Amino acid sequence: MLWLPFANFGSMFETIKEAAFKHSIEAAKEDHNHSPLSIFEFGKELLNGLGKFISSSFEETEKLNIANGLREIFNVTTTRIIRFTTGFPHPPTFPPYIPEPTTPQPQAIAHHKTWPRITTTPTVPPTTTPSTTTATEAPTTTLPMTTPKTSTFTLPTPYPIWPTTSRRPPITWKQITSSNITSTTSAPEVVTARKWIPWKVVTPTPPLPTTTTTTTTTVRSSLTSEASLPDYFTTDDYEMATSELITEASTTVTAAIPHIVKARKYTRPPVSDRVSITTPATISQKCEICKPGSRCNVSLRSFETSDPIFQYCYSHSTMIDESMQDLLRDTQTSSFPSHVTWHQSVPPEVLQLVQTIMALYRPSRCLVIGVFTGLGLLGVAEHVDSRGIVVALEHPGYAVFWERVGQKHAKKLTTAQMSRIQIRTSESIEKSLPRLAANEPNTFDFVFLDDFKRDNYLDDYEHAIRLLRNGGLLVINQALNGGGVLSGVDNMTNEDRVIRNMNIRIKQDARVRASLLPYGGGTWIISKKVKR
Ligand SMILES: C[S@@+](CC[C@H](N)C(=O)[O-])C[C@H]1O[C@@H](n2cnc3c(N)ncnc32)[C@H](O)[C@@H]1O
Repeated sequence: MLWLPFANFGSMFETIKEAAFKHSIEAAKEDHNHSPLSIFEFGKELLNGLGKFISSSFEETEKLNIANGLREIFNVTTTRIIRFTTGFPHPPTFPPYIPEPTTPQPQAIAHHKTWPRITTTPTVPPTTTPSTTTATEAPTTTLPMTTPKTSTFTLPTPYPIWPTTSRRPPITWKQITSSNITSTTSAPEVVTARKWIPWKVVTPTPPLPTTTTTTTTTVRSSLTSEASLPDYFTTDDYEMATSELITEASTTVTAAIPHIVKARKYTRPPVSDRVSITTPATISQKCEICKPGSRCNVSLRSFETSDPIFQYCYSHSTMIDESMQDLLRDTQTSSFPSHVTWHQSVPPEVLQLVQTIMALYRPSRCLVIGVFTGLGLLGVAEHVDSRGIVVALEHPGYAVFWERVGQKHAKKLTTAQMSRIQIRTSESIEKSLPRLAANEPNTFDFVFLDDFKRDNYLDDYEHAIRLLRNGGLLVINQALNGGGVLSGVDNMTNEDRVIRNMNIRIKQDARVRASLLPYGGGTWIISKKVKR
């Protein structure tokens, strides 16, 4: 028997060889008259020769390239290590999010009046035994990130994801920004840099007189000019139109109807009133949560709200499944560079909403814009149709969070689910998104827009709409930007401004039906109209 050096091509060759020659060897043993140059011998020589040739003709690097090529063909998920040229200047000091011990789960209450025979025993709340977890630094051989050596902290079991506290969880703002914080070896002390403003009950004020002024007419005419802009226009065009609209509308404060006090027959308010209500100038005077002259700042997401209505709604919604909870926990307890926080992750209630919607119509072709540690991506991949795909776009410099945190959770998906994911991280979203929109318009059933809110976020919206097929669905996360979009123009951050402009654009966009839900950080549910 002739064994030539196939070993460097792994057990695959061995298996093929064995399968191919077993029969011939057995046959040759039995038949002594069998010619040594039988068809089996010939095949054996041929394959051995081929193996020898491959072994000797390729350099190690070429073999690696072939292996990489094969991996690309069979599994497009990138495993490329991103090397930072500058590195992150500060050691990540962000401590893990440690929610307070869980409050009892909602309990069913017996309905004695209507059904006297049914008695329900209240559910015993699960006991929470604190367990100690040790988070050790992830391997950082290829990254110049410095991470805390080892931090030990206590996680309640089960670890609560939904809000279970009556006050805001410890968000240690000072620790994020301060450069002299060193890593902790015990449960981090809560440093409250900002005074927590409790949620205020907004008492509706009586409606202001609805006088139609000359200025109102001006607003309407500026709106008409905005609406007559071409179907797709640049951010600059839109910003110009919007700023014109704001300047003019801000003078119509007295013409607004700020609140509807009593329920009455719904009639759509005239355009001028609707514009007045949404202008920052009006809202900054009416907002009762924010201090005049400062940026509006409200926290609605499950892990930060103290509002009982929001807590009630979130805690009565279906929880994301165990594997998604694991990934969220991992994200919360991972070390990030100082300019990144786990709060960038999609909140669980929004992911849960996305999954509920996806379960209704099983989209086939999905697009996730902005990956971070991959919570949204893997949540979508779990619910995409069995014949579908999920394309995900991420900036190359930020792919590291997926590689370090998300990728190991992706292994919990089935092979079929994994094979549906295509992550594109070779270029920035500013480049990859327009390219995709130009190449594959009207082809996606579902788009989840959740990337960094840059100056050109309005463009991202336009590209997302272009990519959607008629009747497709777009979900946009964090559309209130922590309440910033309600601030007066002077107190807005750049991010507030771009998101507010996008919100106005969506409201005016005749191609879509859209609902902005005060859920999570503000969630747009947008359906692209079917052309008739
Ligand atoms: C809100 S996070 C995305 C969260 C993600 N969808 C999830 O499911 O957890 C925003 C994303 O925008 C990405 N991003 C893209 N371009 C960026 C840029 N120029 N600066 C910062 N972040 C950027 C970040 O990497 C981050 O993943």
